[in-house]
Amino acid sequence: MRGLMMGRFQPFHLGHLDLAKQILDECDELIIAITSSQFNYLEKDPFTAGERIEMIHNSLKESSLDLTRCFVVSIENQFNVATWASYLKSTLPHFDKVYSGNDYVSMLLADSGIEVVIPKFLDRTQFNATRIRSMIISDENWKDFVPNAVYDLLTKINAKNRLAVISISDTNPTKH
Ligand SMILES: Nc1ncnc2c1ncn2[C@@H]1O[C@H](COP(=O)(O)OP(=O)(O)OP(=O)(O)O)[C@@H](O)[C@H]1O
Ligand SMILES: NC(=O)c1ccc[n+]([C@@H]2O[C@H](COP(=O)(O)O)[C@@H](O)[C@H]2O)c1
Repeated sequence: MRGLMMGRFQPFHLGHLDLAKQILDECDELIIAITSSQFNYLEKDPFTAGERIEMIHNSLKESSLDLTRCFVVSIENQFNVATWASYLKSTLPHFDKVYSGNDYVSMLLADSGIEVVIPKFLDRTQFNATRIRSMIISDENWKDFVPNAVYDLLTKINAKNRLAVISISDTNPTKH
């Protein structure tokens, strides 16, 4: 049995790690699919697909999760929403069920005959990537909301500067 979780993971946080553990408890194998892989250096999508793969791989490794049971892959956002589920089936390794608490995603997948499981969430008011991005910019203590491996990577690439520049840049396409 293989379970799939998807998200932009901008950045990957402890709520995401908790979900990965839930799936590994319930399934033999886990696929983590990084969505919107073609977007980066944007306010809601600051990190590249490659950086997000590293965040996730390093986080699973430092938690001593069995990497031989995990796939970490990236997929692009699709213009045609109605064919999104077929795209997932053709692009990802085979999956048996998808873990998602999003009604919109559940509807799209259920309409295509894909089983959806609603996961338990770690307090979403605290563990959400939007909040963590804003804490990084304003220099609040965000270290406790992400795996150490993510903290190390974001510090190494100077995420604070990237987020700050993106949020004020006149050339940022999301500002127009
Ligand atoms: N606190 C959490 N606990 C458990 N799972 C979570 C939590 N937050 C998000 N997830 C799961 O992770 C997946 C990816 O979420 P996503 O990357 O959109 O995270 P997010 O923190 O909500 O991001 P953003 O705030 O940037 O929209 C979602 O399918 C959701 O089910
Ligand atoms: N058209 C598309 O490519 C499309 C459609 C629906 C969801 N998604 C993405 O799939 C992911 C699903 O995660 P959630 O279960 O948290 O909503 C999100 O990152 C969302 O952006 C992409």
